[in-house]
Amino acid sequence: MASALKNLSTYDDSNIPDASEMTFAIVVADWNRDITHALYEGCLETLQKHGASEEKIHVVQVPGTFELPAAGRIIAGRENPDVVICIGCVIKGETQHDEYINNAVAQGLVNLSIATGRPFIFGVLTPNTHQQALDRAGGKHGNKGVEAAVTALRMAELYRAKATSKKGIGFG
Ligand SMILES: Nc1c(NC[C@H](O)[C@H](O)[C@H](O)CO)[nH]c(=O)[nH]c1=O
Ligand SMILES: CC(=O)[C@@H](O)COP(=O)(O)O
Repeated sequence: MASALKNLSTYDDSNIPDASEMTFAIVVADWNRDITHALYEGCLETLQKHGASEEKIHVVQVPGTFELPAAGRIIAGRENPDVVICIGCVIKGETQHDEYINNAVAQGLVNLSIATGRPFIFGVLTPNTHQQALDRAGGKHGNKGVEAAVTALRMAELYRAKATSKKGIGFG
């Protein structure tokens, strides 16, 4: 559903778990810093709203969105978080460079999630224009960083349950 039809910041908080025991890693791209910083703020505020403690949120910055998967893998090995949130914004230019970045990062994060069993969250905007990015970084369509945090909270709960349950999550 397009962001224009479903605000990125609205969610049913009745099924959001308590985050007080969870550990998070957040990787933030420097490119389009005005956008990625707004996404990061929305993400951080949402995690803390649901109980996440500051000392259990590990944050690193990388040059661009293309670096998110590699940095996510590094910080996952270093801090052993329950979930890794990757934040970036790739604005379309004159060439197809944005498509190569976006496709590589999306596939890279999926591959990491499946290969490691640890959730890597795709908190990346892929707009055609800067205005579309602003609209999704706290503007009229909400904040993608809030959506990424809500996704992270629910996936961290699943990850922690898998880590503690004897039978796994039921998919073998
Ligand atoms: N044009 C954007 C980039 N480009 C840089 C790449 O992400 C990468 O850092 C470079 O290719 C070196 O590996 N990055 C963004 O995050 N957003 C853009 O709009
Ligand atoms: C998505 C990008 O890397 C962007 O800066 C590339 O712009 P262009 O396609 O005009 O070279």
